[in-house]
Amino acid sequence: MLGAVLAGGRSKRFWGDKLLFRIGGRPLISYTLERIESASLIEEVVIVASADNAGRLRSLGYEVVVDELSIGPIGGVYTALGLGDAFVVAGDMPLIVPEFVDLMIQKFLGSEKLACVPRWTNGYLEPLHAAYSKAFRRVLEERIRSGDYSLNGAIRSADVCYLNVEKLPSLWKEGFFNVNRRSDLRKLLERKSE
Ligand SMILES: Nc1nc2c(ncn2[C@@H]2O[C@H](COP(=O)(O)OP(=O)(O)OP(=O)(O)O)[C@@H](O)[C@H]2O)c(=O)[nH]1
Repeated sequence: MLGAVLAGGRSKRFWGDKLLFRIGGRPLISYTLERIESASLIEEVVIVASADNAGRLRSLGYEVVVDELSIGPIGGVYTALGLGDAFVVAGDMPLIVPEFVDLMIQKFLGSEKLACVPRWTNGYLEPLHAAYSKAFRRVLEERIRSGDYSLNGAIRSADVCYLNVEKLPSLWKEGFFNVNRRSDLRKLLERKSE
């Protein structure tokens, strides 16, 4: 399956481009790319970037697909699914666990659903850590056309399957960690050194 790494945000809370911010001598997004690439069921990895970010990201050596919509993560998923079924992850999730990616893809392939999305017991979804079919693109298209840019809303409206993440090993749950603020980098370094 295709691995699509979203890189289209504005990094407002980070005050500067977080995805290319160097940590441990490498851009933050390179950790996400490397980890998703090492999942056994991922055949190819692309970066789905906003037009603003695309040029800078090309130096990383991955195919960069431009998300022309720039309406938030829903536009990134929509663009990714133009290439086929995809496991989509946010570029700012450097602790993503390859074994978890494989588990989600297996669940998705066995389900015949439009998507498979991790869900916490309180109902919170992890839509930027999920497997989507290219058929789900039609659902997204309708929602986008109607002016509704909520990816969670689109997921909840469709025939999808969920994976309860509460019972996963704690190391796997760390995979949902994402960097929003500079203070999150400290948390990242602590977790990496544990
Ligand atoms: N392709 C694409 N990716 C996006 C878009 N908006 C956000 N993303 C990505 O989705 C993920 C989650 O984004 P957010 O944390 O909600 O937003 P952000 O812009 O990264 O950060 P803030 O500006 O601080 O909210 C990140 O990997 C972003 O790069 C978009 O319009 N297109």
